[in-house]
Amino acid sequence: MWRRVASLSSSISSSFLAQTASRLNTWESLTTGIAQQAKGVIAPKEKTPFITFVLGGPGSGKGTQCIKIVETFGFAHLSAGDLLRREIASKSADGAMILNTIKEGKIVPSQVTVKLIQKEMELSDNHKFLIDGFPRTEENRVSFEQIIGVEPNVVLFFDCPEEEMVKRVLNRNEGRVDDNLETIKKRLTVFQALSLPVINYYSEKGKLYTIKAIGTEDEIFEQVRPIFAAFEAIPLNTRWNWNISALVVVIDMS
Ligand SMILES: Nc1ncnc2c1ncn2[C@@H]1O[C@H](COP(=O)(O)OP(=O)(O)O)[C@@H](O)[C@H]1O
Ligand SMILES: O=c1ccn([C@@H]2O[C@H](COP(=O)(O)OP(=O)(O)O)[C@@H](O)[C@H]2O)c(=O)[nH]1
Ligand SMILES: [Mg+2]
Repeated sequence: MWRRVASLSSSISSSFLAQTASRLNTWESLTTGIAQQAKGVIAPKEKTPFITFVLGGPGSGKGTQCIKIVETFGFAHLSAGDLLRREIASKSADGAMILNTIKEGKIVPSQVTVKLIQKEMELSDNHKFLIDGFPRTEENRVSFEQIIGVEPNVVLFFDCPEEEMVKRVLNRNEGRVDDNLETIKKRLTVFQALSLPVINYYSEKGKLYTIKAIGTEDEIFEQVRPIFAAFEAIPLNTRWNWNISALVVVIDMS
């Protein structure tokens, strides 16, 4: 039997764009990443993950804008709704429960959604993730932080009037079980009650970027583009400058 204990203390110094640096939240995810790798929880990845949560009401244009962000900035797109619909289609053990929850416009238990997101993140070669339509509740948010062990670097909020969201959802034409007036009304109530607190939380943390989600798709993307362009503009080798001042690894073979 063997046991491995790792402890480290590190110092970090950032000399670049102070405001952007604070949003990067690199140290938090870096230290958590190292701790998790030491525990053997996740396979070592070469780069620190860069996580963007994409939030907004149903029909606010999250998925549409994610496609453009992927094309322009090379993120991996993880739509929580698509992952859940994939579970339904695969007739997995949770499929029936997920289908009922979606029909009712309610929120699937956090554990289920976070596990699906985690699996996709681990399978991906990318380190830049767009997590679309999640977290939808404070419980979702806390569960992600606990299970994945990182916080988002950026949170986008597509702010759209309800009338416009209803119009878009009813015209979406993707054969979704929740694209009907009855479910959309429930979804809007859930959004107000459970999702807005998450948006407010990230606003208070200074991580929220609010996009006015009215106009053409291209006009809206012109509000999104500068947010990511600012991060891309920071050369990789000056994004952070850290050194490990102490690293102790004890291997006990007893
Ligand atoms: N700026 C826009 N103006 C009009 N319709 C839009 C716009 N952006 C997206 N749509 C349409 O609205 C519907 C909902 O968009 P979607 O990206 O699926 O939103 P969400 O993922 O937030 O529910 C889709 O049919 C999409 O084509
Ligand atoms: O983290 C999530 C994401 C989605 N959903 C469920 O899946 C539905 C559809 O989500 P999606 O993001 O696909 O909808 P959109 O906002 O894009 O219309 C939601 O109403 C919820 O019932 C959920 O429970 N948890
Ligand atoms: Mg969507």
